[in-house]
Amino acid sequence: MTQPVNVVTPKRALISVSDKAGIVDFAKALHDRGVSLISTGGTFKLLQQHDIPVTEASEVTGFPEMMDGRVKTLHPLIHGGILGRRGQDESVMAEHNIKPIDMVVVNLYPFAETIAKDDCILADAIENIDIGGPTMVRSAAKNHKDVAIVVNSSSYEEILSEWDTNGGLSHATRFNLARLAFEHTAKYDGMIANYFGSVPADTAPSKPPETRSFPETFNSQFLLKDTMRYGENPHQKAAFYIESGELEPGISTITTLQGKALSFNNIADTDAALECVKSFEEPACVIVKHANPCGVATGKNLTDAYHRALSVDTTSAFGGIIAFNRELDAEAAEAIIGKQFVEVIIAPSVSKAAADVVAQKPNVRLLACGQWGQRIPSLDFKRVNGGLLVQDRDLGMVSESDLKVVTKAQPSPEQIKDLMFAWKVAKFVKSNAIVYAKDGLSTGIGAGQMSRVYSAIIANIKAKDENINIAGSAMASEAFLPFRDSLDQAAEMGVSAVIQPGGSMRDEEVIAAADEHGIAMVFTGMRHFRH
Ligand SMILES: NC(=O)c1ncn([C@@H]2O[C@H](COP(=O)(O)O)[C@@H](O)[C@H]2O)c1NC=O
Repeated sequence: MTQPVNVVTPKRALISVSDKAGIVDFAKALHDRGVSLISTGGTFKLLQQHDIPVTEASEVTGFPEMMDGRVKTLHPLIHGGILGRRGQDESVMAEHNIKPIDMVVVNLYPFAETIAKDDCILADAIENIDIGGPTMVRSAAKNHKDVAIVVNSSSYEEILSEWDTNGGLSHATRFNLARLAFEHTAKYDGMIANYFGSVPADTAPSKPPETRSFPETFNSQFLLKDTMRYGENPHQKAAFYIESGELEPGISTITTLQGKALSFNNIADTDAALECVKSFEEPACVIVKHANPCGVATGKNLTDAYHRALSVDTTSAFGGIIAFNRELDAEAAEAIIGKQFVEVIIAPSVSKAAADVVAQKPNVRLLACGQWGQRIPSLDFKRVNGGLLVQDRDLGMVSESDLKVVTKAQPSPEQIKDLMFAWKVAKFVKSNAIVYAKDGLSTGIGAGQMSRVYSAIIANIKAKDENINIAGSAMASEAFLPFRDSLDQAAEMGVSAVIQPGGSMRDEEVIAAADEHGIAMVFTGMRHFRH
């Protein structure tokens, strides 16, 4: 085993933390390892209460903490101790009686939590901008050659374990801690900049900002999850980054249980399949190819849902991505493995027996993402050349009570069910989207055409090619029908009910066409373009 290089054994540590979870045990562990401790007001008191020997920062600096904590550690006797270059600055340190500090344990004022409160006034936001903390974090991270910086309580255990193995912390560990520290301050400053860039300049300090807009500059942090062999095409390099903070179970939370590494396109397609399957309460299966669902079904159980989803487009399902909204069981796994070539299978969880079945095909990527609950609102990004489009994630969904019947024919309860199913699928089909559905099954999908009528024509062709009788199906159009042509196409296939947002200049003409064909049509008032 190779010995770690440049091990530093800290002798003097400064501890100043807002989030005090785990700090007493960590400080005690440092003390037990011979480290003398310095600390600021609240942290100092807590350590003293637990009989841990500690010196207050004000005793080191000769200045009291002042201005309600705005100035505590901003002093050369602190920063000189952190930043002094060992082997170079000793004489100047001795001249000014600066003693080295070789470990800094700091976490910052809770700015994010503060501004997340609806009633947060500007003055509170401002007081929660930590100044001394990030300054120490940056000083220590800059001098990681000789100083260890700890910004996260989740590092405490690992640090102590390495200390006990190596007698201190290696250069590699200090470097990684410094990286974490710079990421931490970058995220922190990004949040502050976003906040200042999003509140009106004339906000009274004693009031919550009246409005919050998109910030003047957009700062966001994403963490590297994986690198891929290539991007959308083999000549493009690619990596997968995930948001920092709380993540909704989905593509960003996957655990790979088996199979080849995920490609760029696998990740995009798996996300599309998973987000679609999340729309259903009943056992459901979504099969995706090239970011579009090619078969969607609910069923008595996952096996039934899978067989039904596959039945509507066996051709496109070849090499597809299959997503479920329940724990994958052995029966469903068996049904897939014996039946088709599949790239990815994903479910909230996978039973041991199902994993054993999929193991027969070691190349199949088997993923579990965790059980989702409430959708978490977040932002959606789209890169354009030289820019970034930012919008709210499309979490809009209509319920039956939102539907407005606009035709003479009224939809039956069964038709309403079919309409709602078709609408849920259409939301995840690239625009222009036309979806036919009956009895919890997508009976025809036309995706991504430049004119809506062609999506309808393609849905018809697909259904015919698969010998599916569309008669009695519902049809969804994710955006309004601009002309009667798509409706006429649907009528030709025997569609009996239509769901669409409404709002076209020619709504009257389209409604008249529906009445002519005896079709029941409902408006949702909500559109789901997906580009
Ligand atoms: N002003 C300073 O010199 C200063 N030095 C450290 N802090 C912060 O004070 C907090 C800890 O305070 P206390 O130990 O009093 O609970 C930490 O989040 C630390 O980042 C400071 N506070 C804010 O800027």
